Amino acid sequence: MALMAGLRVPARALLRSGCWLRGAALAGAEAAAGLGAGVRRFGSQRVLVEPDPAAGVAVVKLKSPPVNSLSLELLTELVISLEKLDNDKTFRGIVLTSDLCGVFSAGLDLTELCGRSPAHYAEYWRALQELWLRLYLSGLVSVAAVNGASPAGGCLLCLSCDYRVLADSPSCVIGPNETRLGIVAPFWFKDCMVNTVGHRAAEQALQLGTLFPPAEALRVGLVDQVVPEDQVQSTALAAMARWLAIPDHARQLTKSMMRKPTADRLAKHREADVQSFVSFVSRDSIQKALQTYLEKLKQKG
Ligand SMILES: CCCCC/C=C/CCC/C=C/CC(=O)SCCNC(=O)CCNC(=O)[C@H](O)C(C)(C)COP(=O)(O)OP(=O)(O)OC[C@H]1O[C@@H](n2cnc3c(N)ncnc32)[C@H](O)[C@@H]1OP(=O)(O)O
Repeated sequence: MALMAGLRVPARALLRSGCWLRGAALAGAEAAAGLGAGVRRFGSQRVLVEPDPAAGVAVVKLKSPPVNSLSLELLTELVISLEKLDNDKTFRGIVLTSDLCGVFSAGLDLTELCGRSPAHYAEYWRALQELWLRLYLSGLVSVAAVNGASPAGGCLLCLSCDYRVLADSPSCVIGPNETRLGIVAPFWFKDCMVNTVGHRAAEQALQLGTLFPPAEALRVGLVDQVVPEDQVQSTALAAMARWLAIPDHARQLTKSMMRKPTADRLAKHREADVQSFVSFVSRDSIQKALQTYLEKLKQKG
């Protein structure tokens, strides 16, 4: 750990901030990359939005160190950014990626699931449902540029997009590892897995809590392309161009036809799903399992 201005800052987070410095250096090259003069980045503390109005595309970057775990704040900020982009006719597509080195998203923020009140668990779960429904059903083309590890809830974020490009690095594992923590993925995560990789592969991955390395993720169909780390974003943008070549109305109606039945299963039973989560996560055995897992993670660091 390093001490900075009285704050305990993990050394790994400082290392990762090297990415932000590189990002700042790259800012000067934004014009060359398509961000022309007068085009402003926007977003919030944890979600950076880099718009390219000429292309109709915005790159949405998660930047909640150390690991982009889905805290209530990050969920809320992401929903707000997506809502804004969905309602702005300038944009037809988003690329979802991470501003951190080596991690796309560590999934649900486990500190939100441990030692909190039932009211907090309920608020948290509603925010997660909201994000999933918004991203899964968005009229925008969504491409995930997965430039780091993406377990559990991180994998769910990727599966909610239309297309996934994964970095070819051993640390870039992706998959539903919930059972390894002693917890259970919600049915809508299961449905997303089934819709993407088929029933048999989803059943195995969900029961075994498999984290797939890139080549395996590609083989099973969890991601659509695996490319060298430094080509993830450019490949995502090239894929985006192919998707944007299709007229929006036809693509959107088709997307809705494919996805609405899955989304409706949750939309029609949201409150029951919240109560099911609250009672599950409040169990002593689940609290103990989550605490133990979190402690192991911290010791590893
Ligand atoms: C029957 C009814 C069912 C009803 C529904 C019930 C459902 C229950 C909920 C089910 C859904 C769960 C979905 C989830 O997403 S659970 C979360 C799963 N995530 C993980 O297992 C990832 C854990 N993290 C890692 O594997 C690694 O951190 C990493 C992402 C690969 C990055 O590795 P590295 O770069 O080496 O970083 P560190 O491991 O050293 O971590 C740095 C720092 O961050 C803390 N941390 C990591 N992950 C999380 C997290 N998910 N939440 C909170 N905090 C996290 C870690 O503890 C370190 O902290 P310190 O710096 O303080 O040591």
